[in-house]
Amino acid sequence: MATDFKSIPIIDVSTLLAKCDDPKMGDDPGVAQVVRSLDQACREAGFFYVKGHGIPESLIKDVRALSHQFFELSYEEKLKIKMTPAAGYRGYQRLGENVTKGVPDMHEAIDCYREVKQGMYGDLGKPMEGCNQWPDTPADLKPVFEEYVSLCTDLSKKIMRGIALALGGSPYEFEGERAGDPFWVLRIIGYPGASKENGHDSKENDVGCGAHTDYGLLTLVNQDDSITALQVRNLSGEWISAVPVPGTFVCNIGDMLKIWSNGLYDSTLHRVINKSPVYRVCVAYFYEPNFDVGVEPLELCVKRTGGSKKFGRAVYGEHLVGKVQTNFVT
Ligand SMILES: N=C(N)NCCCC[C@H](N)C(=O)O
Ligand SMILES: O=C(O)CCC(=O)C(=O)O
Ligand SMILES: [Fe+2]
Repeated sequence: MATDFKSIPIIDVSTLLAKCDDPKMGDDPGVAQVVRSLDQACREAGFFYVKGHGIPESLIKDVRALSHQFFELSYEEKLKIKMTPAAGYRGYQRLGENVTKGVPDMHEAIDCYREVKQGMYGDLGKPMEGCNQWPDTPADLKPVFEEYVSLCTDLSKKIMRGIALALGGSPYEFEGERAGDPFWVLRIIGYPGASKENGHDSKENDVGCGAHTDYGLLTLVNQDDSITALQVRNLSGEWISAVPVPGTFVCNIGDMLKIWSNGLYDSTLHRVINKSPVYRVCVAYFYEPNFDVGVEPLELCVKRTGGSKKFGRAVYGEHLVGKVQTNFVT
């Protein structure tokens, strides 16, 4: 459960990453320290900044620069990769097309998902079947993003080893049938700046993305350095800003980890409001369980939380499809 946190902790994961291939990594004092920090952050806020992550700063910046270049194209050009249900919900969505709790979000985006081949997950996977729609311009967007996704997947797997230890399990709780073949989602998101008209901010109340939780295990947010827009809700309902910290990702917990941990860790509500006059981009990478896995509280977490299961079983793919099918205006 989230607490009344007032700030979001920064965790250096470099020691965890260095020892991650050693099955006895939990015995290393440096790793144990990272694991304690992860445990505290996941209990108190469900959000933390990750530093020492090993992904080159140049790539992180290129990814944002390419995103800006794409959103600067004409609407007509962007529509060439229009998101449709027939395309497996992959591609470009205009401002206001994504909806959160019935309210249109003031963002535009390209949504990408791990490839789902025909028949791969039977009827469950049908709505997500398809290949990603990458834009032709900028020409290097696709290869740069494919490299980025691959590094984010690797990093997330390693952070999840730390989180598995933090829950008191083996480092590999979230591998094998649970998340050994992880699904992933990538959202390239653009939030227009607030425009000033007649001396007041006409867009002041326009929400870039309404309050929501993320769906899977772990999210890695790569946000523009100069604009504070992401806000995280604490237990009393205050919105705490996730101020950009250069060289870090903002990392947060998704709904499936809430269930597996039996609520020891919660998927914290967050939203985005861009009050700055400057256009903001965010590249959000979502590390998710195996598409067809049934998720229910881990026995060890049930024991630690008084012996009863707080959540029923959810199939990750059903959870995702249910969201995707209601996320867009028609
Ligand atoms: N794949 C993830 N997590 N996407 C987060 C999008 C949140 C907004 C969406 N309209 C919603 O209401 O969920
Ligand atoms: O723009 C951001 O900083 C976060 C976006 C987000 O929460 C999401 O796409 O799930
Ligand atoms: Fe989110």
